[in-house]
Amino acid sequence: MTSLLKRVYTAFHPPTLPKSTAPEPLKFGILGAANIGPFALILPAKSHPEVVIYAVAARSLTKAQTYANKHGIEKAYEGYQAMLDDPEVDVVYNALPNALHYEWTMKALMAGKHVLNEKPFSDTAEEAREMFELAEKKGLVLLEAFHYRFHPAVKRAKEIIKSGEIGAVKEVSVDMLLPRGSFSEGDIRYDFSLGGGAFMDLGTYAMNSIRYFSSSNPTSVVEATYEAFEPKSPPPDYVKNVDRRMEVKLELGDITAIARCDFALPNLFGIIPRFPQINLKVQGDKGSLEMFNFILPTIYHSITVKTQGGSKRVERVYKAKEGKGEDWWTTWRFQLDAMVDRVRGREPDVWIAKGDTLANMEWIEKVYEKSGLGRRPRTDPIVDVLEQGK
Ligand SMILES: NC(=O)C1=CN([C@@H]2O[C@H](COP(=O)(O)OP(=O)(O)OC[C@H]3O[C@@H](n4cnc5c(N)ncnc54)[C@H](OP(=O)(O)O)[C@@H]3O)[C@@H](O)[C@H]2O)C=CC1
Ligand SMILES: O=C1OC[C@@H](O)[C@H](O)[C@H]1O
Repeated sequence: MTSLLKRVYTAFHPPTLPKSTAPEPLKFGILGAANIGPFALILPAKSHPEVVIYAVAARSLTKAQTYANKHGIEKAYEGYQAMLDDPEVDVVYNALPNALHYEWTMKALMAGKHVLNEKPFSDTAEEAREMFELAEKKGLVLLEAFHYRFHPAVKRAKEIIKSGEIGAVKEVSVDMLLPRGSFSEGDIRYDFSLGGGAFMDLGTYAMNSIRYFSSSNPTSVVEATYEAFEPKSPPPDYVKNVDRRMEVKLELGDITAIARCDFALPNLFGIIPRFPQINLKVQGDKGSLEMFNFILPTIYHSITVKTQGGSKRVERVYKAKEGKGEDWWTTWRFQLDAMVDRVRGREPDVWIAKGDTLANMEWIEKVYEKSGLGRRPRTDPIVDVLEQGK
């Protein structure tokens, strides 16, 4: 219990390490005074000697300035392009709503910045491909912020599966269920024009983890059923095109996968609030592996391995036996380490490759098609940007 408290406390109050002088730290700029910024980048940067959070841009200067003051950020910009025009910024963290990932990552790459781009990578697979094409042309690093993949516990779970201990993978199921009240009606996640939807937001993890732990890509979407989000007092012209809940059945060759995503689990018996349920189960022909809380394992997690013979063991991995990291490093801290290594030309231990991101977006699109909600609309190609990038 004491180690848990200490780990969680330090994760969210990390030590501030002195910054390196040679090489000079990389200067990061954040697009959007985003809620996720402190967790995904600002706190992790404190303990990274090679990172300074130098700038933030928001639609309003007051908002950018308030955020900058609160987090000790040197520069605050009004408008996103203004920050991209600052030659001091080396790396951009795109923490804008999903539908703005394409436009602003393209513009950041055009400005010569490396980009850490939030998940889901874009609204469509086509946009994702264009983003990587531009990054490659420009020789810049582009990473989808699938932070959970960088944690040693997730790596360990995959290692157990790959060792053959539970046999050949037959079934994978993922629950990404959040209690009612997790998000307000005005949240970006409920806004179609901003790329909202449970499968866009939570489903992106479900799709990624199913593909990762099964080491396979889907071959078909068998079922995709959803419940639409509806505001309490919808305007007369309200279109129900955002999924509040989505349940999906996939085939990955002879593997079956189920993904359940919900932004607002109803109270039990109408009165008892629910806990978040973030679980993964992999069933093999010789046993099973269950991972509780694979998304934020630093706080607490468990990997339960059961074999046909009746044996059962539980593993918890907060720190890798080899490699970098402390038990209090969050998934985002590990991710930041990999991003910096890549920008510096060092080979990170874990990386989310272009093909991984593209396959994820392709299958998210197919899920939406199957559900009847249809593919999410893409942003018009940024033709000027593409032409200049050639
Ligand atoms: N990796 C992770 O663990 C997590 C990732 N995410 C991802 O990060 C991204 C941001 O999520 P989150 O921080 O929760 O989002 P926020 O609700 O904080 O929104 C992010 C920013 O979007 C900007 N924005 C631009 N246009 C609009 C608009 N029309 N309406 C509303 N906001 C707008 C706002 O910028 P401005 O400051 O300019 O007003 C705001 O600061 C999403 O892609 C999400 O999926 C979210 C949570 C966890
Ligand atoms: O980690 C997360 O958990 C909650 C989600 O809504 C968020 O966008 C996601 O990244």
